[in-house]
Amino acid sequence: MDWTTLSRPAAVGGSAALLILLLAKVTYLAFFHPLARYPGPWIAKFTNAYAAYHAWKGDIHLDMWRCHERYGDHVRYGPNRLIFNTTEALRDIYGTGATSKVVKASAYEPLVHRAPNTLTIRGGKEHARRRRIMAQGVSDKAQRGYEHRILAHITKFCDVMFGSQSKPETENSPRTWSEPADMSYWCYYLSFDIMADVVFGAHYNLLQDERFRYVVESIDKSNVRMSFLIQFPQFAKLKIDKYMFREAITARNRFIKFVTRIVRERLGKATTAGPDKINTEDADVFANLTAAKDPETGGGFTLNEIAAESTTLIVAGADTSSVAFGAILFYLADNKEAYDRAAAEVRSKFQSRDDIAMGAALASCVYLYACLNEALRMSPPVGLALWREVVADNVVLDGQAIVAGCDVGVPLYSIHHDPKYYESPFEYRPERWLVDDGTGSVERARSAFNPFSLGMRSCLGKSLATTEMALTTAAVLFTGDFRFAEGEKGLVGRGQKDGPLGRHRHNEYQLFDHVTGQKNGPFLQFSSRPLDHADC
Ligand code: HEM
Repeated sequence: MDWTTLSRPAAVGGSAALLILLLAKVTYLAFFHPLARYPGPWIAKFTNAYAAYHAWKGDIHLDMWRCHERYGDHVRYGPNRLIFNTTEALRDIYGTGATSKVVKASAYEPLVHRAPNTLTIRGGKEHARRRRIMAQGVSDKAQRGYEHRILAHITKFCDVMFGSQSKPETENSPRTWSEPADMSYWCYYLSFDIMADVVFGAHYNLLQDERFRYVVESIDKSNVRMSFLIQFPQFAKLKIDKYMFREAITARNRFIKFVTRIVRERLGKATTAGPDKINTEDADVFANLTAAKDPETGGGFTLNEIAAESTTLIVAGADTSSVAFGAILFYLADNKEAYDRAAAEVRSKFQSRDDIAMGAALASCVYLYACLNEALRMSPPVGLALWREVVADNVVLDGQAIVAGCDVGVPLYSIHHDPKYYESPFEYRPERWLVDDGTGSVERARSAFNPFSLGMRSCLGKSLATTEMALTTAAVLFTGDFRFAEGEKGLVGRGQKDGPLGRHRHNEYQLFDHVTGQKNGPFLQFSSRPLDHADC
């Protein structure tokens, strides 16, 4: 339409009509919308831009926590969105029984590349079919076949971290420490190397070779845009994000090119494992998935499905695990008592580093596992609300009747820091997982703990990730000691006393939530133990 040809009265009339429509919408959202009775940030009643802004800034997990602190357990966090902060809501939204009435929100669409996969598919039979097959690729049995791959990368990690500069004290010379290393990168290189090997049998060796290190930065950069679009799906439909997030789009394209290459290379090797090869030492996840059959229908994945699902595993598994490693090391370095106890436990259970493997000795390191849990509670790699859409009318969630079309979720970071479930929630206390205070505190803590989410859409890699974390932490503590770097570098990753609310805690490992958490530091130095103890 050529607006210049409009008469003045028509233009005024048109503008007035638009204004009235806008006012009507604003009035509806503020006073008559089914979520109007819930408190929350004023601007969030009218637009998802509020959430998108915090996603872009990387503090959406903190903002959701601040909102629960200020407004209570039920907070309106968007025109159609409600966040909850109770274990009842966790059960009702994510628990297995809820899945027919509450499915993954359409907000996940920006994550879809070509076709939905197990992570992004909304729900229903197709999701259940994929999950049944995928589960065989990451089962406990399959993991035993991957263990030697995982251990090889952990050994390399220890070799690089402890290096030649770090030496134990001798009669003639004092103990020496390695140069400060930024663990936000090194943990990422380790977790990526593990995932590429476990899933595709590929060796990119980020730990020792710089060539492919751009890949992990590409994932992080791309996630900034993704997190914005997940919070503001309407924006995605306008397709103007390409002007706002040029760098993120370039990063995503680079990553896609890289994984296309991995898949092509993997397809070039023997692709079908054959029933006799499933879960053997040679098998990677890719091979196991080619042989896996859905126990209900007898069908398997097509090659295209295997390629797409394997790629998802790398993305879902590498950055989350790297954040977890970073957090575990940060909190151990920051808490001497816990450090000493975890180190003593590991050093008493194994004779040499080569003995560290999955099995009874590792499982008996209960304090070590408590340290892992506590790090995941304090700084969960996924900290925001994982949106689920209500698809039937008046579904009751935590006592609230919610109409169809609303998105709901429980922010992980908020519930992990709620004093209803955790006494002194901002203190790192591994003991809270082991010693009951006489009021059921351990059970309460477990009931709200969900770093891997819950139910049918919970993390498929939970067991694999836990194994990786336990093996890595045990190997590092066995090999030697680590500490924060001295000076300014030693402060990287911490909150700052004069920072905004939520960023002000000196003893908290700060994450920047963009789909998954991103991190800086900690900068650590490593020093080996005497050779007769550490088999390094
Ligand atoms: C510490 C490490 C990890 C954490 C904290 C973590 C956390 C999560 C969370 C919170 C979800 C739910 C996401 C949502 O609802 O949108 C999830 C899903 C998923 N994760 Fe993980 N994850 C980790 C490691 C891994 C690893 C190593 C793998 C692969 C081997 C993996 C594969 C998946 C898959 C496939 C899903 C989708 C499951 C479904 O929708 O049915 N994750 N993860």
